[in-house]
Amino acid sequence: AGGAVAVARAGDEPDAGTGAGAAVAFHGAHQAGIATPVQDRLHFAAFDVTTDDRAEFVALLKEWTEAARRMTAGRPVGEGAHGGLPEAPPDDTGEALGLEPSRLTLTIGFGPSLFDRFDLAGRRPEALEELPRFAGDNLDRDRSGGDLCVQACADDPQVAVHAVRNLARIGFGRVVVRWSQLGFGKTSSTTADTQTPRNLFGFKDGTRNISGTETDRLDKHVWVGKKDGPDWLAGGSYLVARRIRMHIETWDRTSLQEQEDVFGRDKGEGAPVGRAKERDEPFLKAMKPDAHVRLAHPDANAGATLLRRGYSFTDGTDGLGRLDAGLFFLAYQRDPRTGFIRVQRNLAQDALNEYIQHVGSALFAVPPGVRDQGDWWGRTLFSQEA
Ligand SMILES: C=CC1=C(C)c2cc3[nH]c(cc4nc(cc5[nH]c(cc1n2)c(C)c5CCC(=O)O)C(CCC(=O)O)=C4C)c(C)c3C=C
Ligand SMILES: [Fe+2]
Repeated sequence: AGGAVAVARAGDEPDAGTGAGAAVAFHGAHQAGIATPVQDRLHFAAFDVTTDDRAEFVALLKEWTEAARRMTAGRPVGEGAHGGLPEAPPDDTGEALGLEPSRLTLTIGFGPSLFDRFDLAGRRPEALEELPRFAGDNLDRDRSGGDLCVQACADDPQVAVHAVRNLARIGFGRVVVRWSQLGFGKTSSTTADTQTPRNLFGFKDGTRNISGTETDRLDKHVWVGKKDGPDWLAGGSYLVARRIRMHIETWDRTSLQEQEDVFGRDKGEGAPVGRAKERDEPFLKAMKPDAHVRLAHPDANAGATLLRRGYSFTDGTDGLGRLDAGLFFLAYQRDPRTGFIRVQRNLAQDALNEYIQHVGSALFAVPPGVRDQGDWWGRTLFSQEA
């Protein structure tokens, strides 16, 4: 509560904080939640649009922006959760009252199918096409696609869930949740100096990720440039989301040697084969030809480099006594054709494929940041002025 009060007093532009309870600035050239240091928890939701009225949808984007502005600063939506008209439901659902901002970030993206609506066909980026089918895909339609998405990341799961719930509530009659995903135990770090997190196979994950402070690499690999086109997406990015089931019971019966061969790194330190330390440069030829790191490395993919921001998930059991667990893989890039698609095609021979299966998939164009108090999510796409 202390954190929320401090931010409320400071006005509308909270400083980007580093402590777990701090607020992350909502306004900026790029949306928060991409290069921002990764928070502990995720609630991701894909929505379908249910209105044909463009003005109604634009009004929703403006209402969402204002709600996001408030929630990321640790404030309740609208007039709050209590004290209003007794005859009407409160503006805010209330479960985040007293909680700190928890570094909440809210990031919006637009799916290819949105551009079949609202006369947007001419504004769809060439790169924003449904992802192709990849070897081994076993996709569930009910966990794939979506007209738009919201990625909510926070250090407190209740703060992330509250944010998505309140946006869904505001969207009633205009959008409906198509699918959603909770995540924990971030599997990629975007800060070079912190301890690398481990995935559910027990390996350090995110060692060679792009760090949020590497502005040159972000410009080269993550942010859509002014010359890339279309204009409305400059300063934005593309987000690939893949729900990847991990067969952890099979993995847990696999020898340590095989596990290390699969990744091309050792399990304790996370060092590449033949090297001593986690951050030593990988020597790809020393790895098995089908090692995951050897096939995913930029040198094997014409330089393709992704900003990974995935989270682990466990969603109960599958009815056969096995945990329905895995990695909710999230990757930001400047162009999915030379980013995720390039790398994923090369992973067709990956030794890891014996232990995983991709079961959900979506691609979104992520617009640039909300510049100031008068700006709103999607303005560059929906309004004629740049
Ligand atoms: C298409 C992109 C990728 C998918 C899908 C993917 C799935 C996946 N990865 C792991 C575990 C690890 N991945 C690691 C490195 C790594 N993975 C990708 C891409 C995809 N991974 C890249 C680009 C890299 C970096 C390659 C490099 O530059 O060396 C590692 C090693 C540590 C690290 O650098 O992060 C691990 C471990 C799992 C479990 C998984 C699917 C469930
Ligand atoms: Fe990987």
